[in-house]
Amino acid sequence: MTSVYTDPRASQRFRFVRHAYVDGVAELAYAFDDGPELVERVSFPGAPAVPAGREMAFAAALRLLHLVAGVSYYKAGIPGTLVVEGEPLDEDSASLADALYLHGLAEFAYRNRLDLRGRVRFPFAAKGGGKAPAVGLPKRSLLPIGGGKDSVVAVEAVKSIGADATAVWVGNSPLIAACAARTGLPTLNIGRELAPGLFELNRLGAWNGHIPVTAINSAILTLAAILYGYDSIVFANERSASVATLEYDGQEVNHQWSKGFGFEKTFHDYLHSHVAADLDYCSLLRPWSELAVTSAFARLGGHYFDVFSSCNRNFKILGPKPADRWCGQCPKCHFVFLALAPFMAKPRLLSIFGRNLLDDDALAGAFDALLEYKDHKPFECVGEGDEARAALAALAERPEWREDALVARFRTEILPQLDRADLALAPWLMPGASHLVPERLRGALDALG
Ligand SMILES: CC(=O)N[C@H]1[C@@H](OP(=O)(O)OP(=O)(O)OC[C@H]2O[C@@H](n3ccc(=O)[nH]c3=O)[C@H](O)[C@@H]2O)O[C@H](CO)[C@@H](O)[C@@H]1O[C@H](C)C(=O)N[C@@H](C)C(=O)N[C@@H](CCC(=O)O)C(=O)O
Ligand SMILES: Nc1ncnc2c1ncn2[C@@H]1O[C@H](COP(=O)(O)OP(=O)(O)OP(=O)(O)O)[C@@H](O)[C@H]1O
Repeated sequence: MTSVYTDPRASQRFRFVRHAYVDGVAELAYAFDDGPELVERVSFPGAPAVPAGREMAFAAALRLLHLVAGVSYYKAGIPGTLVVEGEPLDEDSASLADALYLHGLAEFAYRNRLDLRGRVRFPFAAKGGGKAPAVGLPKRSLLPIGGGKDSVVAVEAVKSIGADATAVWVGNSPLIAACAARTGLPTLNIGRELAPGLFELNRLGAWNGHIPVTAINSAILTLAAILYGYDSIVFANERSASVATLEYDGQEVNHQWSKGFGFEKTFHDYLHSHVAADLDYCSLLRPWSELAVTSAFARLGGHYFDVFSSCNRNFKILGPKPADRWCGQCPKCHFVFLALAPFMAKPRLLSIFGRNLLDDDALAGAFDALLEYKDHKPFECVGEGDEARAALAALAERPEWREDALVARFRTEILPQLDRADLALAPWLMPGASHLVPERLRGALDALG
């Protein structure tokens, strides 16, 4: 093994070297060729020991996390050969990883003009199938908190049925911590430290770009569920997250791929077959569009208005964060402003954002992209173009909004080109059919209707 990092783009192999859990810390080690190890650490507060009877489930979950979290490092070099050291993978594990690395890195590949098809192939030595045993997990839920509107809506729905739940988050964001505290639920904060070597590789010119972070958080929370004892991990990923950002060369590119229903179903089934039959993984908001979620947030989220933010610039590990909770310049700020506007009193919305983003001519191009007008949807966590159009069409009818610069522009320039029958708001507020919410939590789904 050498001790000096070199440009990973010249490497031949990406190795999953080892994983371990010691004193409450999961250590995940990777390497390119025979280069220095890249070690990511995930810390579980209270350093819990693995409970008796859950050892196999824990080992399977740790192995899963090692596979999933490797995506941050693999992307730095994308060599043609993947090597999983130690016990070989079975077909199901290889297939989950193939899908994650191909689709979860689709935006990364598209923006770097790379093609990962045929390149990502995890080796396996055994057939898949089977069913993991139940391990007696207590009937309580982990509710991940992201600092924004979605998790707030899910939390309030679960609280409304009095289910036993803990607000959990990964990483050290003070903004998320403030939101979690505001839920009034017990809280759990899991530490995550990327391998410092990744930043060194970035300085050496590594490939860089977007990764499927929800998959990584999901695998971390799987370990937490086994360690602390929870029978369900309940995300707040809406229906709109399953819709691709764009299509390119016959391939869908979805910025939010690991928030989509395809990933949810694959991960849910994998937990039941390989980790624990009594561990559920779902998204409570899956039946709902972004507009249905913003409408619910306007209704249920009042006591979070002064702490929440959906602006992802707050969540950077490196570099400066915005001076205010809402930078007002990114697609996420623009979309959330637009999606809340039909459901919230205008002065209230302006006080949250500090200004009126729909009255700023300079943002015309940014809002056009949200509408998928002259451009594709931005690479961000934003809703469908059609729902953005429905929201603006609703504002175009409201006296308090219709003269604002971008609403007026929509009325005169864009609206005449659209079919008004496609612009109704009401259909966006109806639930879709697909979800994996377990029986015990179904009442929370009803609370959102
Ligand atoms: C906060 C954010 O949006 N970051 C994205 C940004 O990264 P940037 O370089 O500006 O700053 P850092 O986040 O500090 O990242 C530093 C480097 O580390 C890499 N990295 C980070 C986390 C990780 O888990 N693995 C990593 O390899 C990162 O690539 C940087 O080199 O731009 C990056 C490139 O496009 C994005 O990858 C960063 O996104 C973060 C991983 C992140 O947490 N983003 C979420 C806010 C996010 O985008 N969520 C999506 C969900 C997508 C999904 O499928 O899960 C969403 O809400 O739609
Ligand atoms: N640091 C984190 N730790 C744990 N879960 C997270 C973290 N960041 C996001 N999540 C979860 O991932 C899912 C998607 O995140 P997303 O950013 O869409 O949600 P949000 O922050 O609640 O809402 P918004 O869309 O307004 O940003 C949510 O269930 C959220 O709770």
